[in-house]
Formats: sequence, C-alpha cells, structure tokens
Amino acid sequence: MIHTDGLTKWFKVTRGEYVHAVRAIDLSVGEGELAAVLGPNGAGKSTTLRMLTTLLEPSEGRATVAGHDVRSARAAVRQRIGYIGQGNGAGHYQRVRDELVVQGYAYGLRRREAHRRADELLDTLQLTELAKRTVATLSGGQRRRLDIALGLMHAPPVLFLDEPSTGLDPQNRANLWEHVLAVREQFGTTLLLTTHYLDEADAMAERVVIIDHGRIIADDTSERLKAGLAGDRVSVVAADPEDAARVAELAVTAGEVHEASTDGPVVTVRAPEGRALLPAWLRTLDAEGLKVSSADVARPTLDDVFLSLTGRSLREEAGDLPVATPEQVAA
Ligand SMILES: Nc1ncnc2c1ncn2[C@@H]1O[C@H](COP(=O)(O)OP(=O)(O)OP(=O)(O)O)[C@@H](O)[C@H]1O
Repeated sequence: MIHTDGLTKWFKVTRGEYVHAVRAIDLSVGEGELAAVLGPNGAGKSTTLRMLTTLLEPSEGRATVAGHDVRSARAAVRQRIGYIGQGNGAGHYQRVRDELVVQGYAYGLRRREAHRRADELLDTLQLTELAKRTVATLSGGQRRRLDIALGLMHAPPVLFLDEPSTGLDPQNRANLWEHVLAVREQFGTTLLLTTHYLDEADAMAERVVIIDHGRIIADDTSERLKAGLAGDRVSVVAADPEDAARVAELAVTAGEVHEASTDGPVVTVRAPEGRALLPAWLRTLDAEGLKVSSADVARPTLDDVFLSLTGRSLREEAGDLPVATPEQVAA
C-alpha cells in the first residue's frame, strides 16, 4: 500500500545551506498493516508523512501510495488517503455531524452517501451523542476522534496520522488507540502514524519503523527489535555478595547470555529469552548450593533498542539537524 524507494527531502535554509531532513528512505507497508514511525524531535517523521501525503514534493527518490505515484499522480493519491496532521482541521462553530457531511461533499460524495458515512463514523468513533454539539465544545480527545472521522469520510484505504495522541492525557490516549484499532478492524484501513510515545508504539503497532537523523535505523515488529537488539535483562541477587562472581559464571551454563555484569551482590545479564533462562539459572545455582535473595526478569523496551542502535536515549530530546552545504548534501 505504501512503497518508497530512496525517498529524500532537503530544505534550503539560507543561501547555500540545506537541512537534510529525510535521507533515502526505503519503506514498504502492506495492506491493512499498522505501522508506527518513531524517532526523536526533528528526525524527519513529519517530513516523510508530508511527502507521502503529497503535501511536500520529494527532493529525490520515489514513493507510491495505494498504487499511485506521489509526484506524478497527486490527485489519485489524495483520493485514496486520509491525513490527520498535527494541527486541528475541524471548524469551531459547525456542528459535529455537519462538519462530517460537508467534508463528504468536499470529496464528492452524494447527499445520501455523505449522511450514511457520517453516521457510520460517528458510531465507530463513539461520537454519536456529540453529533449536534459544536466542534468548539468538544474536549481534546473528542476533537481528535472527530479529526479521524473527517479523515475517513471518503473511505480511504490508507490513513496517515501525525502524532495523533500528542497532548492527550493517558486515558484519552488509550481511548484514541481503541478507536484507531476499531477503524482498522471495521474498514481494513492501512495505517501509518508517527508517535513520540514509545510505550504506545510498543503496545499497539505491529510494525515499528525507527527514524533517526532522516534515516531508517530499524524496521521490524517491536518484539523482534527488542529480542534481537536488546534482549531481556535478567538479574539475580546473591544472598552472599562473595558468591556474585560464581553466580555470573553459572548464567552461561543455563542458556544463551550476552553481557554479564556484577554490582555488589547483583548479577545482571542480557538474554534473548530471559523467562527461559531464569528458572534454568536458578536450578543451576541451587544444585551448586548457592543461595539467592531475589531474582527478576525485565523485558526490554523500545528505548533500550534505540539506545543500543544510537547510544542515545529516545526519551532525551534530540538537537536540531546540522545544516549542510549542497556538496555535503550531495555526498
Ligand atoms: N520547511 C522547512 N524548512 C527547513 N527545515 C525544515 C522544514 N521542515 C522541516 N525542517 C527540518 O527538517 C528536520 C525534520 O523535521 P520533521 O518535522 O520532519 O521532524 P519530526 O521527526 O517530525 O519532528 P517532531 O517529532 O518534532 O515533529 C528538522 O531538522 C526540521 O527543522
């Protein structure tokens, strides 16, 4: 549904200086997939989305969405996508249902179809009770749901959402996600969204694309990214700190282990399958007569993945991209 080949964007900032916002991105998202694009501030997420939605012309490379080229078939792409940007699209003084119907007309729906679709979306996004309220009276979470409904009025097969949950409290974020998943379930929509929230991408998206400095640095299921790059963190606390070195040695005999470290009585290892390693490790320790006071397995997070790829934490704000001369951009 979404394919890019060397998709690139640079912006001229001053004479002779450019920001290389997106660098040769190759991405492929299949029909009905839900992919989250994750990355620090300024990584190039919005710029990528804006190229895929025909709002920005790529500097180089190619992209097709729903089978049409974003450069040469902009109108065809626009007919087949919904885009919910970071701003709020709905007018303030219109009633909710009217806003949807007018949007339907803008996309060329006939009266009956626009009304039917508006009611269907009000139902899916649990806005029916608010249908007669003016947009200005809605809460932040309700407005975000209305934005999604607006983006879906013309039944696009692909929906792009740029940071849909930013600014919402945790309860409203969870609620929004329920609705995004319901949309996919009901309409089979392909969804590509950007988010800052690691936990959200982890829990909801089946596919996580991590962008840093305009490049894709990881693209896989969250589970595989975490298992392959970070591994579970397994800790055992020796009852006697003198045993710590021996406890660490025995971890290796219990299963596959990467990086072992000791800190006083605490022995920590990384393991691809922590939940399998820990009982085997404890059995080995028991057989050797070594006493343990506590043990723990922590699943890796996407932040661990980002850290192991870049040496930085995704939770820290990334600085702006350096500007470059045209020669550097070309290189
Ligand atoms: N019109 C523009 N002119 C110059 N530079 C731009 C322009 N638009 C974006 N940039 C720069 O391109 C880089 C990527 O920006 P982009 O908005 O795509 O990042 P992002 O990952 O979406 O960030 P955020 O999470 O903060 O929204 C940034 O360094 C940004 O300052």
